[in-house]
Amino acid sequence: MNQAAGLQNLFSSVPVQRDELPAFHQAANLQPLVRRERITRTIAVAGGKGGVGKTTVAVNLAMVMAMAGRDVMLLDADMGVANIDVQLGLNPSRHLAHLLEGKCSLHDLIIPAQHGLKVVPGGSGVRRLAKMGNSEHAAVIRAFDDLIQPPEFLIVDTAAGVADNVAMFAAAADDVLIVVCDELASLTDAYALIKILAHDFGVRRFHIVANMVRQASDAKKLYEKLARVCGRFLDVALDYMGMIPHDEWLRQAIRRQGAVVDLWPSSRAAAGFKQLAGAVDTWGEPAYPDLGRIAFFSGQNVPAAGW
Ligand SMILES: Nc1ncnc2c1ncn2[C@@H]1O[C@H](COP(=O)(O)OP(=O)(O)OP(=O)(O)O)[C@@H](O)[C@H]1O
Repeated sequence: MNQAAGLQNLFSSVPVQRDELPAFHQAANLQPLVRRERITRTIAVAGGKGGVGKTTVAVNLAMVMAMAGRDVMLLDADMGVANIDVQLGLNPSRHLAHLLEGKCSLHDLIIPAQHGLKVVPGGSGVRRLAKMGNSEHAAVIRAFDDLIQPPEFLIVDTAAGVADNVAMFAAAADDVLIVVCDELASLTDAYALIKILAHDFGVRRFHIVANMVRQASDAKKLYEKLARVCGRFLDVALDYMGMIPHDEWLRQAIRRQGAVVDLWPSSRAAAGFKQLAGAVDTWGEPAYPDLGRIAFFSGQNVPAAGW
């Protein structure tokens, strides 16, 4: 099987278009009580600690999904030190600060990357972005309501730490993917972030991926440690998403300003990202933690007329 066909097979489900939804639901024998339908699935990639591989996971997950034909947008929400544009060799002329200053719309910020992936650059070395307050975070999140063509997936790369901006972006997503690596600080910081998201934002489900590990058994042990402590002290559900092995090709990919899944698709890291993307595709409906929260694409939460 060639590479392209292999990737296509990863995602067997055909994206459903907005105007096909009623027919799709009839065919799927859904009950008329289904009142809400969301078109875009939003996944926040977070981790607490810096350097665990959040950006690496966000970029490669988004890219491998785009390579499989999915309509994916990647938001760089690592405010003030955003670097996805550099990592992918892009050259944006505008970023989120221009949006906040009313100088452009979100649509104007979107730049095309490889394989049809769309990137919203975050901006780096910009004081305003580094000092954004909650109302500005909310304004960025709400700007997605106005997108005329919402993507099928929005992947959000969040900053390190547990500050309000990280929590707000993570809580505004449908799913939170937590990246951990084999360091005590990674586990303690991931726990701290999960606790804040659970207590203060009502997020109850977390997907966990182990990065930079040597083998699957190490990844599983990391997950189990985190699951044990969360199970003891928090009312949350954790979901093991697998591992991304430590792989020098990832650093090479950054030097070449590309994604490893694109440049070295047969590397061990690329295999991990393909598995991760396949696992994402099996997720059920989002949990919709709290209808009152600030959420990406909240404008899509409209009752489905006539159902
Ligand atoms: N699986 C891996 N194997 C080898 N190197 C990796 C792996 N994952 C990430 N790295 C490297 O680790 C470094 C940190 O990764 P990355 O920038 O993705 O982390 P981050 O959590 O987003 O950091 P920050 O919090 O500073 O934004 C990068 O040099 C990246 O290439």
